[in-house]
Amino acid sequence: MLQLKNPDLLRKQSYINGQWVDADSGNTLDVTNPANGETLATIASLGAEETRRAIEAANAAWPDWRNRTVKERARILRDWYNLIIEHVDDLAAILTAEQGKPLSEAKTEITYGANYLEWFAEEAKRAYGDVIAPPSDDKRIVVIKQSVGVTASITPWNFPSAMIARKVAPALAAGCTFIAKPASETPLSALALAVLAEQAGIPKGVFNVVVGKSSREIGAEMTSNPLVRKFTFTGSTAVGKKLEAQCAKTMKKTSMELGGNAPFIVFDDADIDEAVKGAIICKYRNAGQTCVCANRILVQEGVYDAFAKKFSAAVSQLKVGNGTEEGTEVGPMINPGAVEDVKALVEDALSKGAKTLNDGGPSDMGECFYIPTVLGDADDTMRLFKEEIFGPVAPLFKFKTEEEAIRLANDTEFGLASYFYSRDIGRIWRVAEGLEYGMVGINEGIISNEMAPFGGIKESGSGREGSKYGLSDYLEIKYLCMGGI
Ligand SMILES: NC(=O)C1=CN([C@@H]2O[C@H](COP(=O)(O)OP(=O)(O)OC[C@H]3O[C@@H](n4cnc5c(N)ncnc54)[C@H](OP(=O)(O)O)[C@@H]3O)[C@@H](O)[C@H]2O)C=CC1
Ligand SMILES: O=C(O)[C@H](O)CS(=O)(=O)O
Repeated sequence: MLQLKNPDLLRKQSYINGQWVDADSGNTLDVTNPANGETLATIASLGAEETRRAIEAANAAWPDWRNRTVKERARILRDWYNLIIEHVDDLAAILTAEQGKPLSEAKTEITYGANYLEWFAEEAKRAYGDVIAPPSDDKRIVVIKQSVGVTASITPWNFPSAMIARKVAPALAAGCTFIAKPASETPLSALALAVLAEQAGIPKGVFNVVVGKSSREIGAEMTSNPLVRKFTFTGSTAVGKKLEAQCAKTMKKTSMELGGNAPFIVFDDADIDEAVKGAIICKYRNAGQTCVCANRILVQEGVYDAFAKKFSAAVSQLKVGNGTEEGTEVGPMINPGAVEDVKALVEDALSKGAKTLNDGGPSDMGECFYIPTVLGDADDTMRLFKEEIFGPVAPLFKFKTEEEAIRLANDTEFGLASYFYSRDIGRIWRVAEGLEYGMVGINEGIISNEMAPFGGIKESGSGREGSKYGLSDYLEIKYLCMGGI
């Protein structure tokens, strides 16, 4: 069982209007540890009716929250940030238990998410308006910014804490109120955030967490209720499209952080050792279960053999195990189905001519474990060229020219993250400008931070999270025209 310094962080009820509540129906769901199948907790599983009440509570809390000074909202967000940092060990233990990632990665995620609270507590003070030169001398034109309003959010299991923090931070900073629906496989981290939100003094109704296995039912209420002015989603493109369409009926403001198919390009002028290090962390972080993981590793033919040899050797050194064990670098995948999906992608690639370059594959450590795998001789006829692997498998593709690398990289409906290694300044500018992606890592495999605009183009979604751009998703622009001057 989970050993916490502060057991109060482990909650089995949802949090609505400042109250910890069970499901009206009495329904529950089990939260299991992917490393060993152990049931961590049996918690309340809510539905549409409770979601409607959470939305109404958020709407009732909105006038007071939006009318607080931005300094007061910033202070409360800063207090929440401080409490999260103070409890990072317990929050990481909960996260690793329910999601599987190594404790070191869980601590990084908790801090990464909290950093958005710190960032937007400050950014909100810079939500500047405008005074515009009037078209005639009897008029004065002013632009002000105001909070969008009640915001509903649905987030995935792979970053069960940071994906909520990355959304609630700008929302509350801007004066919006918020309802979070975490993935039903990893709800405990969200509930722990609510415990600390309460302690930080976030008023009742401003931040709500609704947990339920009937995500379709909860999502239907969130996307159809006219009191919800903004809907923000992180998850698969397939689900994002459905939710976007559902939001259209009431013209909600939306932001969508969806799937990816990241190219990781190694040119012949790259520092190969640096490229190997970058590819390892970019591919195998969170056992490859991130939307910005390297999905296709494209290597120029002149350095292909050298890179393949060094990369495969490094992958074979990765320590796989329970995320709580010291030194574990790759934990279990989220569930047995995810392992089956990865196995199918590998089998398809092997059937079309790919070769395994190390002794990766399914593991006898448990039904959610998959040993990090490198596939050589991959090509664009294979499913994993077009599909998001979302697991610890790295296919290597060989290319000849810079133009071919850019063409292959852009041959996808996704456009979230991309990466390349080169030390030629002309090539760096040409390739960075030629890649059709929202984000480009250059000689770098980890690019996510609160100061940068995280987001994609094409079918990877819309909107940006973090940076100075992230606040605008939660603000409305209002134009005031004064006549008779
Ligand atoms: N762009 C980004 O920043 C990120 C993108 N992703 C993408 O998400 C995928 C993996 O995450 P995964 O959780 O499997 O993604 P899903 O899209 O399946 O689920 C994401 C969230 O949506 C909920 N959900 C699923 N179906 C519906 C529905 N019909 N109506 C309302 N809510 C629904 C899930 O709830 P429940 O699980 O309880 O059913 C979960 O909370 C990958 O494609 C990955 O690329 C993931 C993280 C970040
Ligand atoms: O959910 C994800 O994949 C995250 O967005 C990846 S990151 O922000 O932690 O890089």
